[in-house]
Amino acid sequence: MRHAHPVAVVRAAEAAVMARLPAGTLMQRAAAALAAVAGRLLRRRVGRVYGARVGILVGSGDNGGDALFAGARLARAGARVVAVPLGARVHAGGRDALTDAGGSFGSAADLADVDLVLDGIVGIGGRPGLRPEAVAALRRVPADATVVAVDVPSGVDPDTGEVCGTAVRADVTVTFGAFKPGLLIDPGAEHAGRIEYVDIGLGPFLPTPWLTVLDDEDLPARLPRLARTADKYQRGVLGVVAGSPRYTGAAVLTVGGALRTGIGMVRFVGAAEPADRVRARWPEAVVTVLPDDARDVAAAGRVQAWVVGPGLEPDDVGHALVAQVLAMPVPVVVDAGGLAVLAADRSLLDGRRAPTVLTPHAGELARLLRMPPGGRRDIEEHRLAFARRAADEFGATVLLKGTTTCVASPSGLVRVNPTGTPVLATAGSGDVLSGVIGALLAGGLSAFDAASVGAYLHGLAAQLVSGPAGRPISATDLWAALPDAIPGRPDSREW
Ligand SMILES: NC(=O)C1=CN([C@@H]2O[C@H](COP(=O)(O)OP(=O)(O)OC[C@H]3O[C@@H](n4cnc5c(N)ncnc54)[C@H](O)[C@@H]3O)[C@@H](O)[C@H]2O)[C@H](O)CC1
Ligand SMILES: [K+]
Repeated sequence: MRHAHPVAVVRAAEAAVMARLPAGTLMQRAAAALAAVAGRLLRRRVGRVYGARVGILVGSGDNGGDALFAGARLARAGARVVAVPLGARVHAGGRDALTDAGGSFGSAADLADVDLVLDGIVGIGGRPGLRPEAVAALRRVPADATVVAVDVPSGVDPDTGEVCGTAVRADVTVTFGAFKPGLLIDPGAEHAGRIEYVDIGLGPFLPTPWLTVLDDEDLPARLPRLARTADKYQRGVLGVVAGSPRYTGAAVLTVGGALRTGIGMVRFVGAAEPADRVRARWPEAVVTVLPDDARDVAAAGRVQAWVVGPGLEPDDVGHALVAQVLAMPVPVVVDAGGLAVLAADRSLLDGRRAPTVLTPHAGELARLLRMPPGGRRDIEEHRLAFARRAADEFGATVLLKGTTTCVASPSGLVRVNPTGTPVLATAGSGDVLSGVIGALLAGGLSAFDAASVGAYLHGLAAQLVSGPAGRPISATDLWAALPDAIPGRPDSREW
């Protein structure tokens, strides 16, 4: 599992380590690793370091210092290194090291033919927005040069991933001591390119992280256990309240998402029209048709978790359905029309003790939070902060969908999903996701694990079916791919 720490935490750990080490040790560790990555990229690009042309964009802080010391190492290996100072001063030790190693200082015009650029404009000490001279220098970087960001791409807010104006777009970001949240969340993640993490010894001084990213190897232990003796009820039963005469497909998609994730049973509860469609497509689902007034959802039978909302209309019937489901003492996923009902009547969450997962996109969250017009954009630009705020305000796990899906728990933890792909931006894909999360909840996962593992599997399924070329997919394609996205579970080996 990867984890990230905000700047204030990194600074504190850095101070603790530096107090125990000779001055400059951390910068030398950072510079050595940075030079090694740059050297590798140069060998791949031009076959060697000797004679390769390297430009360095140098701001006035220690980020520039890292870049200058790395440049000195490359110059000693024979690279032709030119540094372009962009601030009022440059790191004195770094400046001397570079010139001693045979590197030079020049102007932005000297960047015209470089093979590789080190972006040492600003790191974790940057204020939002790059200064005009930095923006002008970036324009002189050849379009085909390899760009290596030092610690963070300059212009990206390291704590949030926000970009204000121009920011460096890196091929590789070499980050020191800890991942910064802004490297993992768009738009920052997109600007960072591939991330190379360098351990400079901060580990023992970093607290338990609140922001994590699941990796493939984290999944098996986090999936529901499939005990040898389990019957379908012990494995988990999910109730699905979805679809309306107008949106029948959502019901079919949600049930399919749950079934293909692996579950003991799905009970579908809804109006006659979606119920018929569900029965026809998924004979394995147990279907209950509700009367027109939508009374008595609970009579459908016992379940371990519910999904409510995909394809529901936020009318009186929709309200009655959401109210009944949220009144039950089991975990609930609320999506789509269910979120619209909640936005109009937040009191439906009052008194709820069982876990709740809300799965809004930015527009839905803006309505839930009752934000003024423009709220959606605000959320898209500050995804991390809004996901955490909503989780806190609703006392629910909030999965904020979007270019980097963020899952926030009411206790302040966040998982950023690494498997998202733009091919998932297609109608019905969210309905499948709510079924996946519902199945994991019914299988006994915590709300935070169910939402974050669900998002991971959903993204992975999309990647599997769309392939490396990113072939277009539709939501129903996810059904077939989901079982392949789910890794073997360690507890199932006895089979
Ligand atoms: N964290 C660690 O353990 C280590 C960090 N290292 C590197 O040091 C930087 C942080 O250095 P710092 O001097 O504190 O700040 P910066 O260099 O990021 O920037 C401050 C510098 O830049 C000027 N400035 C601020 N904002 C802007 C802007 N928008 N445009 C232009 N210039 C700006 C400001 O005036 C300051 O002078 C960290 O990222 C690592 O790269 C260590 O070397 C290793 C240990
Ligand atoms: K930088």
